[in-house]
Amino acid sequence: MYVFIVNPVAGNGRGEKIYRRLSKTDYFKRLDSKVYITAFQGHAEKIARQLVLQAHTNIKTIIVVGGDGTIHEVVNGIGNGRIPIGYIPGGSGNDFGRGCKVRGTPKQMLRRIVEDSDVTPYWIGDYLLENGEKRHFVNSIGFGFDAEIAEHANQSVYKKLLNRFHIGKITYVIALILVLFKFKPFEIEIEVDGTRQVIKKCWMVTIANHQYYGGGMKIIPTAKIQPQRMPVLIIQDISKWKILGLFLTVFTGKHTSFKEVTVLEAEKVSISSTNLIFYQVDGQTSKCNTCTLLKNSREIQVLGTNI
Ligand SMILES: Nc1ncnc2c1ncn2[C@@H]1O[C@H](COP(=O)(O)OP(=O)(O)OP(=O)(O)O)[C@@H](O)[C@H]1O
Repeated sequence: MYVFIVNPVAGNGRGEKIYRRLSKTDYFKRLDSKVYITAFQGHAEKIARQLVLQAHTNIKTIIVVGGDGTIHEVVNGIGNGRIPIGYIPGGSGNDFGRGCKVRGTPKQMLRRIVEDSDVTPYWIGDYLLENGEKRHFVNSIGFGFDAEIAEHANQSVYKKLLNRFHIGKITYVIALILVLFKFKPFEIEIEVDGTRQVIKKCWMVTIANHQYYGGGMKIIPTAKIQPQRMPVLIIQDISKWKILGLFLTVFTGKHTSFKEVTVLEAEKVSISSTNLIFYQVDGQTSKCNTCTLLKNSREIQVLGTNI
């Protein structure tokens, strides 16, 4: 049986529209399927967790129709369960789809998920917060500037408006410019594979499981889907004008040649700050003082990719 988890509000209604069209196709009607429409924030995670408990009921694949926030919830809900997932982008950013090279119309994507004979292994990351909470990140986790951009975008009216006109991609560009005016660099201590350093004027630290982020920016161009090691990007001690220039080049991935940008690879990263700092995980934001990051040792299984 194919289980669909549909976020109707993803992409300002795009998730629902895609599902509605898909459900009218003969291909969909022939599938043995069950559909869950999420009704509130966190619902996709709850559904996925329950599905793992019913795994004996012959669930072939969980097919997610939504954005990065929905896929984040589903992956966290599945946890160590071994149910493969398929993804049909229906959000505004959809970076998971880009990272997994999911292509075509929703109908073509569905067909590929169902008929794919090879599962793609995908290594997610784990993050552990000071309150003991341990969760997974699917695309990326970022601290500082990028998180404040995501926070601004998520709280904004323009995100909805731009999504309505199918130009949701530029949401983060607008948020970036608005956050830039008020952002203040912060001090953090970062430990990368046992080596500690203090960064006095940190702008951001981002760890990614693939290169895409913020609706198509190539935040760490060298990042690839891989086990064990995580690419880490640090931006420090940079002027506001220069960071604007840096983000103009982020779509092409040329920003890593700026001297204020460091890209590392690590197995374990810990960050701590005496002040609360914003972090974004797969586009959803919160605040923390400390966080430890590792790759999850078990891969999730993704169907319908073009990797
Ligand atoms: N019925 C609902 N009402 C309100 N919020 C919901 C509902 N169902 C799911 N959500 C929440 O919607 C949020 C946004 O979902 P999602 O991130 O998938 O879409 P998006 O923000 O448009 O896309 P992207 O993250 O790719 O930019 C998630 O935090 C999810 O928990």
